[in-house]
Amino acid sequence: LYLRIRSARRMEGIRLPKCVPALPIIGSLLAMRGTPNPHILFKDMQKKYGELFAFMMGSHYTVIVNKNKHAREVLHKKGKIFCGRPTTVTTDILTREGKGIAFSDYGPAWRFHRKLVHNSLNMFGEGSASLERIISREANAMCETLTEYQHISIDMAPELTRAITNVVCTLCFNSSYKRGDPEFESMLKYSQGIVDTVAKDSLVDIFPWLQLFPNKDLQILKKSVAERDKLLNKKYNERKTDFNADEEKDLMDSFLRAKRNLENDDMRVKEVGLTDDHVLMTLADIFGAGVETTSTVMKWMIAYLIHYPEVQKKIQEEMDNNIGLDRQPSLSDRGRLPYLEATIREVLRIRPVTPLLVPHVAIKDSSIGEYTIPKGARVVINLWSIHHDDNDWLDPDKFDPGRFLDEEGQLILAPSPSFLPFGVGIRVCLGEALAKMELFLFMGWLLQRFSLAIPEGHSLPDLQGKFGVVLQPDKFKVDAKLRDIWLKNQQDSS
Ligand code: HEM
Repeated sequence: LYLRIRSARRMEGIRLPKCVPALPIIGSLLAMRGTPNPHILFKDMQKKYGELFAFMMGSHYTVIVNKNKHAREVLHKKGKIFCGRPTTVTTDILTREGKGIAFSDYGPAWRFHRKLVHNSLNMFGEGSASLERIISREANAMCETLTEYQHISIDMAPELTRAITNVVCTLCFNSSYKRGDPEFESMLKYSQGIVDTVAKDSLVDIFPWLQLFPNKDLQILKKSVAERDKLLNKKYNERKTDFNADEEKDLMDSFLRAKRNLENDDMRVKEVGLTDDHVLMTLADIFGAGVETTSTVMKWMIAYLIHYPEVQKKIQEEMDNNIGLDRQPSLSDRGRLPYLEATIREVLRIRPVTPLLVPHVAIKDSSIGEYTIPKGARVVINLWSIHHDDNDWLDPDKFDPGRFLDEEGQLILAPSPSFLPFGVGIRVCLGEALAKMELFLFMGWLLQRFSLAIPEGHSLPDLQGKFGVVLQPDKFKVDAKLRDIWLKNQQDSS
């Protein structure tokens, strides 16, 4: 790739993106010195290098996209060209060499697994165990636990994660966890180990040879992945023994059925990746992509509601007026709660949990805007720049749910085209619909009953975030107290 770029530079009529100065071996990394937040650095670099520029991640030629028009060209218009994924040391450990969906390269196995999961998620929408029922059951359990804790200040993160984990567990394995379950505790621990160490542009991903040397992060990652695999293997083996082909309860059954359908077609099994290894990695992927993202958005939302009590109050007024206190919110209330919906969107905008999306790779020579992009180039979409672009958003750093509402207070689906929290195109998030349902129901149930505030003597949660495979807020404690109006209603009705 490097030689092709060098010769392209000399060719007439070819215009490559301006490249951040690079040295042999380390590439442009000096420019990243001392910054924990590459998304912010890349946004600022536009001033010097233009809205689309190249950055050498070690020896990897990487194009950084900061504008919505270019992002849509990459993801949508030329989605079939920019649909590859890079291989990196940490994601290879996580996915047994690129199996699963999110970090898997474009090809028949990716397509087959994506389609199978998509169909399986749809099945829940119509089937008897509807997604709404599963989510509401977990929202209820979460509210009961928080009621027990209402007189002490707590870190809500484990409860949020447990609720979301249980939804994903039900979809994958038809099982869920009670509070304090040791298996759940170990899951929390290994997930954190993975989040802390995978795909955060760590040096070993840029210089793979560094894995030859002792490396603390890699050790944590390998240990976390081994724990994850032990648990997945146990669940998978149990299911294989009592699999019933007439009953499709969850994603695991969908895979076992697909395997059975292709039992005598070794060629096809190989082509679409239906070995046990592949199936396990896709299940792991749904966990990885489905839990950390959604629970992190909820953490951000709570952090913002504590900073902006007036927004919290407005959501609660909207709920009191449109739903009341005698029943819980349901998905059919979405049209009745535009301010809640707008607040969720504003959180997704101002703190995108994947500020650099997942990197894409050009699988053919192509172009973005007037620039030539060679095959093999990595393309990073800087969602942070797009969601904070002051040409597209008025006062983009301001938290303002009202920007998603029209004059009548009704929801505007896309007040600006520069809103892509789930990506777009053939690699668009597979769980977008599910995540939106979860965010609406969990936040709705929570705010109907509780008011959230910062405990006395504590400082407000930090809103900058820690960059990694997701952009996470720092831990913070909350006083989650049942609302007076909720308590009164309960007393009146008992
Ligand atoms: C609020 C929560 C979520 C957000 C903000 C989010 C966002 C994203 C984004 C930005 C991408 C990358 C798109 C790209 O590479 O162009 C992605 C990919 C993906 N997401 Fe989500 N996601 C969320 C929840 C979920 C859930 C609940 C699931 C599964 C149940 C899920 C499954 C996936 C998968 C499998 C991919 C990889 C798609 C592919 O490479 O083909 N996500 N998500």
